[in-house]
Amino acid sequence: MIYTVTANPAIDYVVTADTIQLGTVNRLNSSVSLPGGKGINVSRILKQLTIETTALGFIGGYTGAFVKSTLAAEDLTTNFTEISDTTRINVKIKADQETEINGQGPKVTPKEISKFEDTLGQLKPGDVVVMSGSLPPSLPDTFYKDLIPLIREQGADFVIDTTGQALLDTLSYHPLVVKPNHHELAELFHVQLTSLADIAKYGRQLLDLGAKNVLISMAGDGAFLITPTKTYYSKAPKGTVVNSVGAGDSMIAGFTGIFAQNNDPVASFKMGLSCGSATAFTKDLADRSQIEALSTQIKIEAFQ
Ligand SMILES: Nc1ncnc2c1ncn2[C@@H]1O[C@H](COP(=O)(O)OP(=O)(O)O)[C@@H](O)[C@H]1O
Ligand SMILES: O=P(O)(O)OC[C@H]1O[C@](O)(COP(=O)(O)O)[C@@H](O)[C@@H]1O
Repeated sequence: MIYTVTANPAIDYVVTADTIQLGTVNRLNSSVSLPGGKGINVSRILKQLTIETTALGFIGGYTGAFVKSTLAAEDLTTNFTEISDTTRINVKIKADQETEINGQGPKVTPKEISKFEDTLGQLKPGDVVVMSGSLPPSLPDTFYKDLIPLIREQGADFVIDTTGQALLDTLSYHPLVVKPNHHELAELFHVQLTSLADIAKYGRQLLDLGAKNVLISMAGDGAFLITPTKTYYSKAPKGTVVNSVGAGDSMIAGFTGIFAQNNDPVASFKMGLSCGSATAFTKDLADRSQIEALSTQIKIEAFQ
């Protein structure tokens, strides 16, 4: 079973407009509300791949009720911890440029945190816990890191998708995979990355610091997979980008889902790329047929 932890779920309110001008009234061409938050996105893609998953996290209020009922309609298994405050709304504007306005998130009380920790008591050896996305302001910065001993005690593995020091702090616990994009990688090491060779070199440092596998995504410019024995590169499939929200989460879902089944990092990378790009080329997250249609385009090469 792959459990996802979304500490800060959201409604993703995706709107399109020809142009957006600050300081004036803007009229939209379209709008849609989607269940959002990084772990939830991972679970939704796993469901498309018919890989068993349960979404965990904190949920509350009328927005939380929307997220829960939308996921239930997709037949997605959830075991959220109910909170008394209200789940956030994130606004994703698709105009001449893509702009995101993400809420801070609700207050989570110590009692709600301990109820959530109880939901992790059901883990079994071989399970994987994917922890991703921002933390609501009332949770400590170490929230994800503090869950790792609990996960490990039960023989389960973990994947973490976060950035900066919070990511570095978890590497010595050996996450199954980490996936910074190339901008996040540059920020982690306070460097400018100007060539593919540089990106691969700094990506490998995450492996040296403890990650079992490293993905470095570069949106339309392809991605790296770095394993203990080899570095691989693939171009991104070609297509028209419609809404790239959730592309990174889709990549993590594809990689983790296949890796949990067969431990094959290259097959997992291929699925990760197919899921990421299929999501970038569609309004919501991709469905299974869109993912399968892209997989024939992907050519993975050994890098140097
Ligand atoms: N413009 C794009 N064209 C093709 N694939 C894309 C595009 N943007 C994202 N993807 C796919 O989604 C994956 C993750 O996207 P990326 O933007 O790098 O992640 P994040 O959202 O975490 O920053 C990429 O490796 C790629 O497979
Ligand atoms: O595009 P990505 O990185 O895969 O993540 C998209 C998801 O992350 C969010 O932008 C939330 O991100 P944060 O938790 O970091 O605020 C959601 O609104 C969205 O569903």
